[in-house]
Amino acid sequence: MALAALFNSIRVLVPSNPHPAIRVLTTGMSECSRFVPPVVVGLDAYFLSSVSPPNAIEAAKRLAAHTAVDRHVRPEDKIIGIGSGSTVPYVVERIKQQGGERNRNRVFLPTGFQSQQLITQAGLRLGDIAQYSVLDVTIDGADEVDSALNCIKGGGACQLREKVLAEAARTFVVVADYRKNSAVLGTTYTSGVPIEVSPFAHSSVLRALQINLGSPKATLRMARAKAGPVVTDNGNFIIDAPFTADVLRKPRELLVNIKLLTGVVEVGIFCDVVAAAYFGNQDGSVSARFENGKAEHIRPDN
Ligand SMILES: O=C[C@H](O)[C@H](O)[C@H](O)COP(=O)(O)O
Repeated sequence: MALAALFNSIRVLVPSNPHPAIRVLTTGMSECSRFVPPVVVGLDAYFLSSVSPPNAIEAAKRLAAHTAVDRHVRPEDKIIGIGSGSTVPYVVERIKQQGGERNRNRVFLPTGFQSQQLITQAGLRLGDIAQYSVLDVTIDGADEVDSALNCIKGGGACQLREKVLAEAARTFVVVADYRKNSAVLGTTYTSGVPIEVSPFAHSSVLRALQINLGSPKATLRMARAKAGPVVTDNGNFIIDAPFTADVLRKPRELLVNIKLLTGVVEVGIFCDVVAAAYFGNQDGSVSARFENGKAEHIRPDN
């Protein structure tokens, strides 16, 4: 018990890109769970009040997350999807700030191990997607968003469950910092399209991506603090497949082509599912873009 408490305390202190000496403590956790939540681990009241964004990027993430929650997590919303990544802890933080009364009759569905921890450690009620086919709203991070609100997701290997919760939601909202706000996918997120594959098929999918689909640099994602490949929350592998800007200008076409490869479980390209995207800016403003093509520049009061 004492050891578990110590482990939890240390995890709170681990930044998203921890020193190797600290990172070793997270060895054995899935890739998704390496998004160490800066809030709500253990004594949530303490941590919620003591979160201080370490830099401008964290401040931008938090601004985007808080603005999105304020606008899209309404009192009448009861079934809420919580995504994955380093921006999502600020989503949970803001939802928690809506108060116990509003959250009492709500159920929160996670997209992976990390968000499951965020939900339970915030004292919110955890549900399972198997119990709910429709969600009121899902809020998630993104690796990059283009001008038509197509996204690359899966930098943390969570795209399968994320897509299920995105598509099941009446409203799907993404939150990110200014670096993710692009005209064309692949502009700032250059690691490639994350593709979840069955381990049995990884070699044939890799070859098909390299030879047939024009991604010669497609590679199996290797773990950083474990020998061997990253293993997703679903027990699968991840391939990162970079494509040229010309190919990424037609994300739906690319999504379909990749998805047709035998052994592909899910592709980290999200098309026609985002209702609104919020990007925190360095100057303390938020840029919002909506599915109807409208955009808004928001200056939060606080
Ligand atoms: O698999 C991970 C997810 O798609 C994340 O939502 C995405 O990688 C963005 O994460 P972050 O908010 O840390 O940039």
